[in-house]
Amino acid sequence: MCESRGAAQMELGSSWNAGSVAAVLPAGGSGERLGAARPKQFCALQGRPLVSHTACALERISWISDIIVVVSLEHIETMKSIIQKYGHKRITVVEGGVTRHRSIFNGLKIFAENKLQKPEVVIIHDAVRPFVEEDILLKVVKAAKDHGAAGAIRPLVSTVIASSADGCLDHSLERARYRASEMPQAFLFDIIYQAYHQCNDYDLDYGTECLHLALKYCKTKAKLIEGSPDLWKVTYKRDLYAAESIIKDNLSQQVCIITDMKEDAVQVGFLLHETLKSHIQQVRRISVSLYKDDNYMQNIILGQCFNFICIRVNKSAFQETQQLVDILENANISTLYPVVLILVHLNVSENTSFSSEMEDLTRIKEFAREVKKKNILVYGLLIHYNKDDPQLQETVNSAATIISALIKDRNPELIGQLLVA
Ligand SMILES: Nc1ccn([C@@H]2O[C@H](COP(=O)(O)OP(=O)(O)OP(=O)(O)O)[C@@H](O)[C@H]2O)c(=O)n1
Ligand SMILES: O=P(O)(O)OC[C@@H](O)[C@@H](O)[C@@H](O)CO
Repeated sequence: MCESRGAAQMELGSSWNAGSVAAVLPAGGSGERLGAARPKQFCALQGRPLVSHTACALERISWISDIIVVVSLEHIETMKSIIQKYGHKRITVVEGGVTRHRSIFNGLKIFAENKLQKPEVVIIHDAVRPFVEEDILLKVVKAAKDHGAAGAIRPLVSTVIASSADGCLDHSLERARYRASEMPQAFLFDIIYQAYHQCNDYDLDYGTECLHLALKYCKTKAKLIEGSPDLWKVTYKRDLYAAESIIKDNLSQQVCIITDMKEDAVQVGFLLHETLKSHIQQVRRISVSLYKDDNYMQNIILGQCFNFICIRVNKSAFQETQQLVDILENANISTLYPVVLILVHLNVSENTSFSSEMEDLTRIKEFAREVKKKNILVYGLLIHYNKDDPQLQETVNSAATIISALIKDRNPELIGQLLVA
């Protein structure tokens, strides 16, 4: 599922073993400010709950041994079904508390009560911050080993001001001297657990800063690490839209063009390959004979390609397309994110009546409805092709623009539609 990477483990040095780092993801809130029908951590982004995206980001890190997701009692079964549906491997669900600090404390207790191996370092990361990369996690963990605590920070966007009792400006802070405290944060386990253990009820109920608890109760001054702009927290509805756009953008970076062996398809495949390079970061082209080679396909799929274009000349190509669907389904690639599959049909044959051609193509609607159940979004694109046509490149440019729009938009409402380049 969320395949893990071990590169950074080398960087951590030989003294570091996989059991030394765990993560606690507080996910027990109600998401009032976002105002959705369900808590924001369970709202879907590209069809998958937000908390699953964040859990995936942590599961990609091979040196994190356990991931504790802390949810409210009423959502424990929801979280367990998410774990099962999306194949999360290293997650333990723990019941949350009435405040974020109480939820985090509950997450830490599972280690203190020896229900899981106590880590040397524990990462604390809000479950509603889905864009977290290995480099910042590595930095805060290494800094926590040296300083006892560490946290990601970002420059302030707005100036901080204090108001007087009558609601007027009392004073403002010099913005350049302050930073916004973000996540991830990391702590030597004993320090943060002791801090929570000694924490008074006021701090547990009204506090918002774990780094402050380490300072106040354990005299530990956290190391502050500049983080990337992607560390922001989903708080309001606009944040959910922004997160969805970022995920779609990430999914649209690669496309694989598959052509059958006919000369016309190969030529259009070549032209599309060259033209799409100005729209999409990585464009691969393979022949249909190769995609039956599981290893080759696995490499493409494991290379995180979620977009496929099948260029077909003959009408009976649905069987070949079904084979690709079967390969994608067997590789589980569409479990995590919707896969876009664009069937490009070259209507080259002069001797087939247009009506019988169109009759066959309208089967795409039924086919698309069928494979949508596998989280594969199928679209049709008709290219009127004549290799001697002086306008051919213009037609291919139009096809590339349509293909790029379909890949970037990933709109489930348009599946089964037949567009014309
Ligand atoms: N009792 C709580 C409250 C919050 N959180 C978690 O802490 C993270 C950051 O908190 P916040 O953004 O404030 O989430 P909510 O409290 O759900 O949001 P709101 O204040 O809008 O209700 C979220 O992942 C949230 O689920 C938690 O685990 N337990
Ligand atoms: O107050 P909220 O629960 O929205 O946010 C909790 C934390 O994410 C927030 O306090 C950061 O500044 C990190 O400590």
